[in-house]
Amino acid sequence: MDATQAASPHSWRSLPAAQQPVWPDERALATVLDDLATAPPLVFAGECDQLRSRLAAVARGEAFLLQGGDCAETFDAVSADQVRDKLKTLLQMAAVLTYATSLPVVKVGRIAGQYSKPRSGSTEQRDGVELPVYRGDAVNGLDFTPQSRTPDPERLRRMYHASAATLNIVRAFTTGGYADLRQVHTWNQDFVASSPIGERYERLADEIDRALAFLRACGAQPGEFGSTEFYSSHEALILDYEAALTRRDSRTGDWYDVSGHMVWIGERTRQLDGAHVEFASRVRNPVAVKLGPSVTADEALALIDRLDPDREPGRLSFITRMGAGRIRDVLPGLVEKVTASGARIAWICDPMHGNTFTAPSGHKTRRFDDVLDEVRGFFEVHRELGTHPGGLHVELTGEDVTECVGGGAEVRLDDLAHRYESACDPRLNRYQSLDLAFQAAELYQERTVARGAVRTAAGA
Ligand SMILES: O=C[C@H](O)[C@H](O)COP(=O)(O)O
Ligand SMILES: C=C(OP(=O)(O)O)C(=O)O
Repeated sequence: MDATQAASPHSWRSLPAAQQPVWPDERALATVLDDLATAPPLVFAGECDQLRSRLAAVARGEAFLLQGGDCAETFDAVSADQVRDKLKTLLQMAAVLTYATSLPVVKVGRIAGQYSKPRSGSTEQRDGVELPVYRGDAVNGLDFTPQSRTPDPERLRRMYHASAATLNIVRAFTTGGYADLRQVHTWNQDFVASSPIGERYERLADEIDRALAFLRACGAQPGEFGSTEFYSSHEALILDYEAALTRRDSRTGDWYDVSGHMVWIGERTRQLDGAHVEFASRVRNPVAVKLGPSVTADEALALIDRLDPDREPGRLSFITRMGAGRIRDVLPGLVEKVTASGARIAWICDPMHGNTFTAPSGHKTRRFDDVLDEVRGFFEVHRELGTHPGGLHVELTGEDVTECVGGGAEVRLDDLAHRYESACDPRLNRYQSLDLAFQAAELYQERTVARGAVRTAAGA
């Protein structure tokens, strides 16, 4: 590695990079990457800084993160309706969480870039035929044919354009009036409205309306509720793409990955001596690392040294995805040691990825009860340790899909085939997402009551 490369976002190139596609045509790849390297940024460095400061509030216990969206975005699904429905779900969940926690909720989508997937195996077999596994629309197609499954670098160009179009829609919705808190009822005007969870939401929206009327009567300006901050995030998996979209900030000379506001490193690519950690260490975006049940406290501390050497709150978040059965065993030691080290990390719970199983019908699914139990375990651990349960990271959609079982409007194992549309892992549907938000809000309130009780006892 020469000196220029070492100081640049290309230093990862000399290290082993897990989960990278095998592109059949290197020259075609180089042409696409050259084009992307001169393409306009999708997000701006200043926006990434703003998100870092919001996440610093999460790390300090002064805000809550809600991060959610598809497991795998697809090019065909880029439409205003589909983006609006996902946003609507996140806005409703955020309203529930804000009202219950009395904390600002930082809203981050798994959106506008979540087009690549790490996989357990590199091939898939069907009826004796073996083909490369689907790695997300950024790499190959879902159809089980040799042509579709062959990695095609032109897809990286499509990823960039699909991300740009999605961000454009997101920006229009979040600043153009749709995310105005006074629309809190409008977000509920569709299939969820008549469900028990929709009715529960409606009652909360009435309370929010009354609170807003009160604030207006006190002189608050309507404009203060008119738009919302919303940020994009995705797994920084395909490093050729991420590096091509990395730019030096003219203000500071620092490197930013301008493909999304926040990027994360997955459970399968977080090797300390690997390319993904090296890449993330070179960019100034807020970054996160997924931590599964096999992680050790020493690994977590080493990740902090690599990715947050200055111990800057908001720079690094840990997204734990332990599984409902493991979280109460694994998380306490991790949080204790990290806290004792003095690092201010935002702790986020991903209750999806540790709770996947295959249904008799062959569908990958998750039980809502397991998802909820992992969230409950997350809150319990943080309550016992006196640390802040910083937020939730959820795979969800605004559609009425049947991919996870249980929750809000009961989906049974037999129902999975009705509307199973995920290109990869199962997502919570709208009812299940809202149900989760209400239950997480209750868990947060229990924690606040418990802390209040401790304070009262101490003061007595
Ligand atoms: O979304 C996450 C991963 O890509 C996924 O869980 C891996 O799934 P696989 O085990 O089907 O490859
Ligand atoms: C693959 C993912 O998660 P993990 O790395 O935790 O398995 C994901 O969030 O899409």
